[in-house]
Amino acid sequence: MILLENVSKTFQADGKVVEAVKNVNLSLREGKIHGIIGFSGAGKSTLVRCINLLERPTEGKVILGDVEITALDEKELREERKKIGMIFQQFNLFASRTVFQNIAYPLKNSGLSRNEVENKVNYLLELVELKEKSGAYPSQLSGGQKQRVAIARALANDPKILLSDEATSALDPQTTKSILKLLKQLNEKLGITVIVITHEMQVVKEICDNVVVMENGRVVEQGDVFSIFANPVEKITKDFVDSTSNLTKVHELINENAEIVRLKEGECILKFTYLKRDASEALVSHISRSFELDVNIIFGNIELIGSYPIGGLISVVSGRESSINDAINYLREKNVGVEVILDARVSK
Ligand SMILES: Nc1ncnc2c1ncn2[C@@H]1O[C@H](COP(=O)(O)OP(=O)(O)OP(=O)(O)O)[C@@H](O)[C@H]1O
Repeated sequence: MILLENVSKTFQADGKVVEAVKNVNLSLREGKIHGIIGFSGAGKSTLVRCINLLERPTEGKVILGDVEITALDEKELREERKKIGMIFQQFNLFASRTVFQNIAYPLKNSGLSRNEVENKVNYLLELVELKEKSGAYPSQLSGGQKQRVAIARALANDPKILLSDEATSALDPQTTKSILKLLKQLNEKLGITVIVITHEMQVVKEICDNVVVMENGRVVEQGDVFSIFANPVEKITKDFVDSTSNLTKVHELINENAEIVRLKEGECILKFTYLKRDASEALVSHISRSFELDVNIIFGNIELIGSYPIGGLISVVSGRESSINDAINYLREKNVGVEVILDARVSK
C-alpha cells in the first residue's frame, strides 16, 4: 500500500504562500493503476512528487509498504527512491546520449558488470518495443518513441512504482493510446503500481483501476473507475465524466430547438445510464414490449470499462403516461439511472 497521511505542501513564492496540497489522506493499492485527475493547478504534480519526495511535504507522512520514507535520512532515501520510477510530459532524455546510453544511465552505480548492463538494457528495449533504435539519439525519435525510452529508463532499477506526470499530454491521440497500452501491459506483466497524472478523463477510462479527483489542493472524490463513472458525486467529477461522453449534447440541442428533440404531445426525452455492473439485460426492448412504449434512441454513448458497459442513451419515449412512469420505476429497480430531460406528456 502507498499511504499518504495528512500530507500538505506549502510553497513560498514572491512573498506569497501557496497551499498546493492540503491535508491529503490517500491509500493506493499496490499492483493497480491509479489516475490522479484535476484541472491545471489542482496540486496533482505536487502530490505525486511527494510520493518520491521530489517535494518534501510540509506536513504529514508518506509510507511505502512498511517504510515511512518521510522519516528516512538522505542515504536511505536514495535507496528507497530506486523503487520509484518517473516519466514526464517532456521525456527529459539526455540529448547527447544514445537510446542505449539513456536507458543504461540509472544503472551507473548499480554494481552490474558491462555485460549485465547490456543484457538489462536490451531486455528493457524489448519490453518497450524499441530494439531497433538502440543506437539512435533522441532527436532522431518521434515523441512516442522518446516516451518509450523514458519508460525503459524509469524501469532500469526494477521499481515497484511508476509515476507518470502527464506522460501522454504532448502526444497525438494514436500515440497516446499506444503509450497507455504499454503502461497497462507493464502493470500486468511486471505487477508494477502505476500512478498516472492527467487532466483527461479519457486516460482514466482507458487504463486506470482507480481514480482520485483533486481540486484546489484537496482530494474531493476517489473510487474505482466504474463507480466514479456511474455515480460521480462532486460537480467537478461530473464535469470530467461528462467530458468523455456526448450525452450532455442533448441540452444544447434542446436550447437550439433542434428538430430531433422537438416533441409531440405525449412524448418525453429520457436519459438512461448504467449505474451498476450488472445492468446489461435487454432493457430497451423489454420496456418497449412490456409497457407498450415506443422507444426511439436518438443518440448514445456506451463503452466498456473493464468488461462492463458504462454510459447511456438519449431516447424519445412515447406511450401512456402511467406506462412511462411504470417503465421508469422498472428500469430504476434494474439499476439503470433514468432522468427525464424534456417532458411533453399531459396527464389524462
Ligand atoms: N515550486 C513551486 N513554487 C511555488 N509554487 C508552486 C511550485 N510548484 C507548484 N506550485 C503551485 O502549486 C499549485 C499546484 O501546482 P501543481 O503543479 O501541483 O498543479 P497541477 O495540478 O499538477 O497542475 P498542472 O496540471 O498545470 O501541472 C499551483 O498553484 C502552482 O503554481
